[in-house]
Amino acid sequence: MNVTLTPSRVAGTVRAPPSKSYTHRSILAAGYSGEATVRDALWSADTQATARAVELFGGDIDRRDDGTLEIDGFDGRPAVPADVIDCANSGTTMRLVTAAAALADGTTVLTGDESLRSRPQGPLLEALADLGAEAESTRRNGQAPLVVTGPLTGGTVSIPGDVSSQYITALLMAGAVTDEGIAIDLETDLKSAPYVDITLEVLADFGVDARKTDDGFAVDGGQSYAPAGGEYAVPGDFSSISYPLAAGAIAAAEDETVRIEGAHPSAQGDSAIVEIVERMGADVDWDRDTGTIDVSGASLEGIEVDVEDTPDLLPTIATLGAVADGDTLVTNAEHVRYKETDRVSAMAEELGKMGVETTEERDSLTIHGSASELEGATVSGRDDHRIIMALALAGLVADGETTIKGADHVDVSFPGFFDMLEELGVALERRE
Ligand SMILES: O=C(O)C1=C[C@@H](OP(=O)(O)O)[C@@H](O)[C@H](O)C1
Ligand SMILES: C=C(OP(=O)(O)O)C(=O)O
Repeated sequence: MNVTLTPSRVAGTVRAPPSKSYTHRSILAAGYSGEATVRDALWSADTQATARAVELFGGDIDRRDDGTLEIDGFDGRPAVPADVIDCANSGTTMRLVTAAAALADGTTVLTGDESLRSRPQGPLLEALADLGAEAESTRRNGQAPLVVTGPLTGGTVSIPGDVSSQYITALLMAGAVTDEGIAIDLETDLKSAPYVDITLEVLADFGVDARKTDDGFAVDGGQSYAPAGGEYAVPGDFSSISYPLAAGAIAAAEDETVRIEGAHPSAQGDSAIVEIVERMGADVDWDRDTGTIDVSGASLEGIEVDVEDTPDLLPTIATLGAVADGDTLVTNAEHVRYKETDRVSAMAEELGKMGVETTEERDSLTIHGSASELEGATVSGRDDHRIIMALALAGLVADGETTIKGADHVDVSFPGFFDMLEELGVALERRE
């Protein structure tokens, strides 16, 4: 599907979709349990990949009409899957499920789409091998397809912290049901650290004790997963909230408001987007008790933003920077290159088609902004949900039409994204 947007003013009230990160973890945690109910789960292409994996490990997932998931788990012992696990486009699924597969008494094969088959898995495979499993890339290049043979007993392992925090999450979630537990020593500083905080929060909510240590993280073995009262509720997603928030900041009139509901505080580092748009000059009010954010339009100024903890915000910040006056410098961005696409280059190149000048370094992106220079263009969504959504924001204020090719990939994290834009008053057309 291609989507064409024309310049639009936005206003109105929208609801944040449920968090993708919390949904992945709670579906897998429910899989590790005897049984559990997950309410308000995100049902997107990525979270369905995790659900499929839980079923292949012997779990059963029943999705009710209201979106609630009733999950019969595999009770700490994944069965050997009867088929290859297709993780589709989802890095989180591949990392978390690879460690779960290492608990099974047999061999699991994991694969994914072309993008996922180019992302780094090597440090996790080495860690699992150090812990007693066999874990290999079929092409011996650290990328999927992966072949994992368990069971793993546990122990102490060291791993780099600057490639993906998902390796740590994967080891902590699996470690809780090993015999010996797992202690993780970080070889380098941890990037995307708040995502491990999310993991610790979900583990605690499922009655599993895991902790930070002087050298990294640790989880004792022999634990059981069970949420209090048998139920777990997923909070709203701040990476997804970044899009309506940025839309309001760049395309709401000064006397109009975009209201976002479902924005309750949690461990998500991406809630930093509220402070970022505020620092750029937008008029923002976040009522943490009611979980409501109000934003009105204003002229924005370029700022410096460190995305070490918040890699998924880079595309949104790049568009905000393109609209702001002056330079926006995004630092600590190297790990943003290891996502569905190299998002640093993708945003530089696609915004470039819209007349935006950028300066790209390995670890940073400077956007030389100016709203008056944004021109509508035909751009590629790069088969990457966040690139598509960030470019759609640019289309709200560009001069003339903006067409985004391959826009259906928003279903990875935000299936209702274009419906939400329409609810806010955006004029757009979908073409198959
Ligand atoms: O654990 C998670 O839910 C995620 C961790 C982050 O990845 P890295 O840890 O690989 O940076 C983030 O970019 C991804 O969208 C979701
Ligand atoms: C990078 C992302 O997810 P994943 O790593 O799960 O593919 C994302 O949602 O932006």
